[in-house]
Amino acid sequence: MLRLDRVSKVYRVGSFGRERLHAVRDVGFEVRSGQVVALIGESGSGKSTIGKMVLGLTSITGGAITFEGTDVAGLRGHRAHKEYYRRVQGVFQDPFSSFNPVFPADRVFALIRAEYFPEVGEAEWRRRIEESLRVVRLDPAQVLGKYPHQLSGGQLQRILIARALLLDIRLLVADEVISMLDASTRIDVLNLLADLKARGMGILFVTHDLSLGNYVSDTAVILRRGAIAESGPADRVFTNPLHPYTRRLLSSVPRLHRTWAQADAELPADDGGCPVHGRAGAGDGSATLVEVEAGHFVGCAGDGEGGPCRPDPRA
Ligand SMILES: Nc1ncnc2c1ncn2[C@@H]1O[C@H](COP(=O)(O)OP(=O)(O)OP(=O)(O)O)[C@@H](O)[C@H]1O
Repeated sequence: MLRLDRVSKVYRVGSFGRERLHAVRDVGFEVRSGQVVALIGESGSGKSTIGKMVLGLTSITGGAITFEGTDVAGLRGHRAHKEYYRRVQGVFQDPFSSFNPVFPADRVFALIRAEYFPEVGEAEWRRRIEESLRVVRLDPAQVLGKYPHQLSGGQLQRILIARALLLDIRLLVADEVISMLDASTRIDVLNLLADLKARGMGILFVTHDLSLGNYVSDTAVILRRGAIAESGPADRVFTNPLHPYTRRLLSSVPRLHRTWAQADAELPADDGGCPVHGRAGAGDGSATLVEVEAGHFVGCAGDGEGGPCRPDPRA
């Protein structure tokens, strides 16, 4: 359904945009129907940039993103974008920023109707809204007509997902959708994502939290400095993490019986050495991915020029 092939993004930064920041490097993965792909990495690893490129909110510098055969970078004009957003929608970290505090929260539904369904009558539209709200486990009587400040972050997040469901969406980009929610609401929203997946939706689940990635995802893509450090079936990546960076992320998942210092002491240093070949590499994230078991890929440290790491001359 969604396919990324060697996707890169370079931002121009600094005064007059003279410097370049390589935010995403040669990233490739697929999201299939009824599948959750978790894109996991620490702050600045390039996760949101990938989500924005998939949503056509920022341009691609290299590679290609295709959705059901359509080249996303090639979308031109209002009509083409409108059709794309009928099938692909994003939900973001801060639900409050998606609502205008001056209007009731359900105005987001009216905007969808005006854009996509002007021909649908009042009673039928109301029926569709109520159905979408029930799918996201909200009681229409409790949320319709309420202002954003009268609703919780979790309710607003679910209203945004209900809005997406009014369209015929096939892919949801969920970017840190649970980061701002309290623990019990997080589980509700994660269960909702599992429901949507069961209905055949593809979900790109962007998170910095490896434990949450584990809860819902079929495939895990671990991003480090814009490049894939490790990817594969989520259960393999989480039970058999091979890249030191993945191990570090896993160790930062709080566990009651271990202190942070203990967790850190147990880890091999992430010194840029190659986790595949065990020898020194440039360690700059210019890795080529090596398949270490079926579908499980780990980034070789690379030579800094796009090739595999070189044998350590001292060895
Ligand atoms: N519009 C922009 N212009 C210039 N640099 C940017 C822009 N957006 C992001 N960056 C930079 O690109 C890199 C990747 O940012 P991105 O937001 O994709 O990371 P992230 O993994 O989603 O982090 P976070 O979880 O903090 O949002 C960072 O170094 C960031 O500063």
